[in-house]
Amino acid sequence: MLRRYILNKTNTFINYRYASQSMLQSTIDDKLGIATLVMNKPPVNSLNLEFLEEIKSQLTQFKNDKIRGMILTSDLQKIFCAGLDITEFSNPNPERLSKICTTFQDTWLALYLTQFPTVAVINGHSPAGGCLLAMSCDYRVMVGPNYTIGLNETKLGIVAPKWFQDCMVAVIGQRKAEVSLTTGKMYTTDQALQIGLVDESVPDVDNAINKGIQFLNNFQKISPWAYKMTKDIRRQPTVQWLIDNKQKDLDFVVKSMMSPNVQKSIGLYLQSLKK
Ligand SMILES: CCCCCCCC/C=C\C=C\CC(=O)SCCNC(=O)CCNC(=O)[C@H](O)C(C)(C)COP(=O)(O)OP(=O)(O)OC[C@H]1O[C@@H](n2cnc3c(N)ncnc32)[C@H](O)[C@@H]1OP(=O)(O)O
Repeated sequence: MLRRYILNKTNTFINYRYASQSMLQSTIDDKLGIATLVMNKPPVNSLNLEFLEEIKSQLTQFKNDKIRGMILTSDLQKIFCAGLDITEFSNPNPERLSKICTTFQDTWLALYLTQFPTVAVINGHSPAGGCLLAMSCDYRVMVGPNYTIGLNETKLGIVAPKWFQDCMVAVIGQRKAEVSLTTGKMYTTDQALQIGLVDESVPDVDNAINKGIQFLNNFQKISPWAYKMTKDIRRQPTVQWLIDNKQKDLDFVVKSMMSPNVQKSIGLYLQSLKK
């Protein structure tokens, strides 16, 4: 649906290709140089290993395509992204768990440090890893008023890795992030706007895409080099810990995920979702 809207709107896409397995659809508007990356993994765009690998590889492709901007959004009704695939946490295979963790680290670094500006059009619920994807973009437009966004990891009985937390601090500041993270709070669109977790709230997805394009148009007269250098300087403090501590982060995740207490919490959370 969203895909059709975007295509009708510009009519100028030269490049409309499906990534493998169609979990992701990418389009590039040749005239504006703007790419749209649409997540389409029903029922909730949960991030498993294969989906993360696709996102990472599409970001590399966009880099090679030398696009001037990207909109990240979802083709699903009511869901932007439900975060990591929780079934991957339940009685995990340590080898696969390590691979997911490493792929997620790399996907985040690739998204957080893109050489082109990015906008998340949050057209549905966006908990945990979904919120992280949105926070990693340069700008967030959220459709309201009925969706929610936040880092709710404590509600699952797990700990958001330091880089999730630092990313939130970079967006909403230390104090608000601390309260938000420890309570695992999910914010409505209006609340998210109020605390600065999103930049704009709009009533529908058409408006959201327009706002995203408007934001990206700001960069038409900005040198890509000046943009990228400025972004790197701003974002370097947030990424440096992970770059220096990938193995330590991985060890922490694997160790904590395998602990009986965490497994019990995850089991209960999964059951509550099924209900
Ligand atoms: C694997 C290790 C990787 C290590 C990587 C780094 C380490 C990071 C460490 C921790 C970080 C964690 C970050 C996360 O992202 S944890 C995930 C947190 N996500 C959630 O809490 C979302 C839970 N889901 C919901 O709140 C709702 O489902 C919602 C998204 C609001 C949609 O609601 P609704 O439209 O009512 O749909 P349903 O609830 O009925 O869901 C439909 C089916 O989808 C299943 N589901 C939902 N979310 C997930 C998910 N995140 N993963 C897997 N499956 C999910 C749900 O159970 C329903 O399934 P079924 O139809 O079979 O009942």
